[in-house]
Amino acid sequence: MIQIEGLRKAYHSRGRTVVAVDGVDLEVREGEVYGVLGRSGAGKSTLLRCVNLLERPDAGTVTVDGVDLTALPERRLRQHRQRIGMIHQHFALLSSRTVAGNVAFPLEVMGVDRRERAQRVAELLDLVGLGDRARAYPAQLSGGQKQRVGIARALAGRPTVLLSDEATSALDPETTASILELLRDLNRRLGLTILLITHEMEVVKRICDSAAVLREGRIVESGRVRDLLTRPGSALGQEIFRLGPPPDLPGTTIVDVTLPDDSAGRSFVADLARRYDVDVRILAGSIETVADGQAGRLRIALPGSAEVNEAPLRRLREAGLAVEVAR
Ligand SMILES: Nc1ncnc2c1ncn2[C@@H]1O[C@H](COP(=O)(O)OP(=O)(O)OP(=O)(O)O)[C@@H](O)[C@H]1O
Repeated sequence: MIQIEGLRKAYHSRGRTVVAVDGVDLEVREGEVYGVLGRSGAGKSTLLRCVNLLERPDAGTVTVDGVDLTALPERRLRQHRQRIGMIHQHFALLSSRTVAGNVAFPLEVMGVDRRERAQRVAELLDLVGLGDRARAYPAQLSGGQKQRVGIARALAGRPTVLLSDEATSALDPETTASILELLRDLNRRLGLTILLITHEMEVVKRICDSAAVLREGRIVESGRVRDLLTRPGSALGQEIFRLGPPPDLPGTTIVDVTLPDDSAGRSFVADLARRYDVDVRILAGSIETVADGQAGRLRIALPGSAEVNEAPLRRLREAGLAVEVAR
């Protein structure tokens, strides 16, 4: 649905050049929720703004729904942008317009007639659970409600793609959860493809099917969240399951075992203890709900060196568990 190839964008100011996006390739499949995770300054906003060409990249292509946007003249680009909705961290609502007026705004720009507009606005407000606040003004709404208006407005042109620029960063945890749930629901019900940028791991954990980690303008890892969690050395896996640095326990092998979303791996501690007659010590663990399923990581200590423990480690790997010797 979205293909980004070789994307590069640099800014020049006061004699300095900052390469904000430095050769990014990314593929977002139709109907998925894709999260780009990164710290402040990593280049997330620039990357997102290059997807609908609010920002012109210096190099690379952005293809959305089969159309290379970078090759389009301005007028056709404007048409295509209507197929891409966008929501913002600070909602970007017009304070002088009512909720209904804000949602109607893009429809007015598109030239939709008054009757159809009213009907569409009512539908959109129902969709985001604000059917009873049509006449309110933004100042009378909570942050979560404002973002719901932002979402309704973004969906006015029936986009196939929704871009989300830190949509929940200004919200408290409970409101964040309800907005993420709404986005997930819209993704499923409308088949909407969502590309979001965030610095919050919680967002990736809760709704993303796939994710990329962006650092200094470059993607350091990307893929389906479920696969990344079990990939050895994954930055995302380490962030989600925060086990910390392994302790110094001389004469033991410390192993981090990632449990995928099935119960097969769950009884491995008892299995190892029985089969190899070893004392398995559990040092730390974390089980999280990720991408709608449960996944976890357990840190265990086995007596003896890694060579001595070759057979138990092999057994774990053969059981389909991702195993990393931490120390
Ligand atoms: N218009 C601009 N002019 C000059 N430098 C810019 C501009 N926009 C962004 N930058 C620089 O590009 C780099 C990436 O910024 P960007 O806003 O894309 O990162 P980000 O990951 O979205 O960070 P944040 O979450 O803080 O917004 C930063 O070093 C930033 O200072």
